[in-house]
Amino acid sequence: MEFVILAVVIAVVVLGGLSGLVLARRRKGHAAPPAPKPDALAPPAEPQVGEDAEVPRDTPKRTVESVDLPDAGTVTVLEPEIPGVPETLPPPAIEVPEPTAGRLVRLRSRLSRSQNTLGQGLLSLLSREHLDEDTWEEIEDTLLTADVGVAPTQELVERLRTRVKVLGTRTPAELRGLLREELVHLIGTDADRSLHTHSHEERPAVVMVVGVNGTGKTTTTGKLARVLVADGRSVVLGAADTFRAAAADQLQTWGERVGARTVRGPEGGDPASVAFDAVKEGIAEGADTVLVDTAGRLHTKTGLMDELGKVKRVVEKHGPVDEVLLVLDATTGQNGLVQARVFAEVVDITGIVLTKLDGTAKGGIVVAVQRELGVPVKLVGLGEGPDDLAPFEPGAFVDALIGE
Ligand SMILES: Nc1nc2c(ncn2[C@@H]2O[C@H](COP(=O)(O)OP(=O)(O)OP(=O)(O)O)[C@@H](O)[C@H]2O)c(=O)[nH]1
Repeated sequence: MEFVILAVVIAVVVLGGLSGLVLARRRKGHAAPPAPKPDALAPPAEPQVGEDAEVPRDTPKRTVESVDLPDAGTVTVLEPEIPGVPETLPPPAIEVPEPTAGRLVRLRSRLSRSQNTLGQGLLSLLSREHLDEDTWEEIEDTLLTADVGVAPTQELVERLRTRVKVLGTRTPAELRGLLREELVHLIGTDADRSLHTHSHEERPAVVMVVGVNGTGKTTTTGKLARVLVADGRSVVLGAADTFRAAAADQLQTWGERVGARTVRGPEGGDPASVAFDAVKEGIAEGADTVLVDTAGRLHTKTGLMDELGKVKRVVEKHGPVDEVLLVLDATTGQNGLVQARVFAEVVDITGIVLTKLDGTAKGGIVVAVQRELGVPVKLVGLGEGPDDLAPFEPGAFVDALIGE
């Protein structure tokens, strides 16, 4: 009996102890979680509410030992980095332009449109067995469509008719030779097509580039600088097209590529004074040639006359202008001839630059524009590439048109 009483007492004591433990644990479970240690390096948090205010259990805690502190002796100050801007700009590389000799031959494939329409068109018509009136009319139409112009077309047809009659039977090679001779004759081989860009004793040669905006005037001035540099000259550029701000930037970029300085003035400033300063700079630098790009607004003819005339007069205080090159867009056809007339009234044009001949089938404009102005085509533009400006050579041009 005593044993039973002892067992009950032990059981009560054990149960009591266990229930006390459970209660204590339950009380602990309801206690507020310990406040998270403030993390000194974390960004200041937005005030949060409810469950959001709790720190997630898996948040890693940084201890003092795990934070790397900079070594006092090795602290470096980082410059703020501006995206896309390199720390130092490399100096622009000076390019070596392609040699100018033989450029037209190298670029002859660019004349493919004129070749198909004018050159091949004429050859196939002349190869017909019977050259009757209708065929001669077709030959005339082909020349007119290619913008050769009425009078030169009639001349050419007349001469061809006579020579074909004399020749009698014709082989393709003979016909090709005949056509080549007559086209070269029409374009003319006597004219002086050289550019007067050699310096004088104490001053550089001065070349003014004139033409309507959009004809490729600024581009041509830049390409011409490359032509001259390729031929060993030193060049200064004058951005006298102060009418369009971007034109001066465009010209300067062209110049920088070949190491030529560009003289420019404020936007809307006096073009004549920029041109004057450019020549002054050319004299100071001992440059061979100064190229002056001018503005070409045609909508006020009187304004244009006044401005261009003034630029020329002011530049001539340093000495005569050596070349006035008129830039014409070959794709504009008759419109180009009208422009040519207007410019010729303002300044004495000494040479024509026909641009965009790569984009037209109307290569005959070379003949028409020379006749219109009585001055030779000296350069032709055959593409948008920097070295796509070629000295004009009648023989190479005709060969490109009719194929060799
Ligand atoms: N296909 C082709 N494009 C050319 C040629 N010459 C110039 N261009 C293009 O013609 C466009 C007009 O050239 P610009 O030099 O800006 O014309 P601009 O006459 O100076 O005009 P402004 O600067 O407004 O006075 C440019 O996109 C040139 O790349 C060429 O021979 N062939």
